[in-house]
Amino acid sequence: MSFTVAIDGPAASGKGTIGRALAAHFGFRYLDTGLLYRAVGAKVMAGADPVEAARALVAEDLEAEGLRRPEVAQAASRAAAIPEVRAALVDFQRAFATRAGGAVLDGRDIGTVICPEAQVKLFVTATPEVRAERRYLELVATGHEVSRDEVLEDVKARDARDSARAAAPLKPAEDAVRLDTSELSIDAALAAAVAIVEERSGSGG
Ligand SMILES: Nc1ncnc2c1ncn2[C@@H]1O[C@H](COP(=O)(O)OP(=O)(O)O)[C@@H](O)[C@H]1O
Ligand SMILES: Nc1ccn([C@@H]2O[C@H](COP(=O)(O)OP(=O)(O)O)[C@@H](O)[C@H]2O)c(=O)n1
Repeated sequence: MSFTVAIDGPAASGKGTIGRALAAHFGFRYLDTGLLYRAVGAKVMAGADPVEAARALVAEDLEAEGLRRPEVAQAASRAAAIPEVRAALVDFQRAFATRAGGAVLDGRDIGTVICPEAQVKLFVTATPEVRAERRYLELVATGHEVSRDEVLEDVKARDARDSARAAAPLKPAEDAVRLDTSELSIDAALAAAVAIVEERSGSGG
């Protein structure tokens, strides 16, 4: 039987950090679905049609250079509002989620659209300022030349667009557990997430 953990939330809220660590802790596979949209965004920036780019996406595209850049994130968010782009990426995500063994997927619509049957749904948040500061530090540490203002703008603009779109908008599933990491260390956030998964899976002590 497959066991799925769905993690959604706004930009740089800590979804990937929690998702990766949960997967390592429980021995599950992990998929950062934002990378699919970032890969489409990068192709659009290079001149491709967004729908054709999404339909033609292959695994190597997820390893392309520069997918973490704020410009690519913006292009991803614009492409992600197009229903045909989203539709082209559904089968891959569902197949990943439902193979035998456990899976953790993070994104914007995992608990609402991709895996509405997921056993555990987390909606990870933090204030925009906290998220932007964390992403700024991460981008600078990985050699990107960005300003704090630019990163805060990116975070706010994407959250607004991702929440307002008609197609699979960013929003918590009704049965999602909310986790605000604004005042939590990474270790504390992870401990809270592990406890939620253990409770839902019945594997906890
Ligand atoms: N609770 C936390 N406290 C401090 N930094 C965090 C916390 N959670 C995540 N981070 C850092 O914030 C940045 C964004 O986290 P990430 O997991 O990539 O977010 P998302 O996947 O939601 O975009 C990363 O540099 C990560 O190390
Ligand atoms: N499941 C998903 C994942 C990402 N996305 C889009 O892709 C963009 C980049 O996602 P991401 O998860 O890599 O962004 P961060 O939270 O890491 O900044 C988002 O702003 C969304 O527009 C989406 O629409 N649905």
